[in-house]
Amino acid sequence: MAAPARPLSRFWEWGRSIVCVGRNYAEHAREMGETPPCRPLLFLKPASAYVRPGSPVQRPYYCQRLHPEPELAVVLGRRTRAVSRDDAMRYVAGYALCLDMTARDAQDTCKARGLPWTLAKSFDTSCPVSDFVPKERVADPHRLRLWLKVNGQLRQEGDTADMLFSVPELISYISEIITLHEGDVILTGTPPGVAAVEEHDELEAGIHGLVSMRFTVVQQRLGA
Ligand SMILES: O=C(O)/C=C/C(=O)CC(=O)C(=O)O
Ligand SMILES: [Mg+2]
Repeated sequence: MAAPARPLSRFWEWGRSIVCVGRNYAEHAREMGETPPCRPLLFLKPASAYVRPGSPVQRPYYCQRLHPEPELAVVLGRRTRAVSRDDAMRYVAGYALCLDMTARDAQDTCKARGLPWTLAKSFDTSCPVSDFVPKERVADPHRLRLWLKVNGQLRQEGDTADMLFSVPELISYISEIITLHEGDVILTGTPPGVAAVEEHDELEAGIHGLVSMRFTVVQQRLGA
């Protein structure tokens, strides 16, 4: 049988939704000066946010403080609408590591003014993405170690066991609000320890024992 024209292993090419969960690690919420949430905090990135190794991550022209947030990405394998927690994992096709690139200064301004986080979270290259990891290679998504190195130095590390809302809880909650489709992705939030990166910095991030990826930061210059 012929291989599908759009293999799910290249889900970032599908133009599908990226649903992001914020403050899903209590310590990260606290380092942001926020109270851990009692229900998942959601925001979106466009599919044009994806960037793959070999291409650079841009610091937007309006950003002075760019934070990479390593996060477990859950890739949906089929249409997912109002599923229960018990059924949720049947809809997962696999996982990836993504960086939720955040223009933190823009986010601070948006928070202070009560504005949406679009400028902070949804710019081009705001979602560096690793290779796809089929679910068969992951016994338990809540027993994974995420890490980020900047210029070879370990910057951030955390365990998915510390997520406030588990993967099935997130899928069930989100799918009551947003119908998810094959190739859609949920970013499950970052562990604590976020910090800024500069132009020419080398980012390396991964899920221990499963996947890793590298990117270089470049400064966006208007008109270039
Ligand atoms: O509460 C804040 O100031 C910032 C929160 C985030 O950026 C949320 C996330 O993206 C996350 O927790 O991963
Ligand atoms: Mg995040």
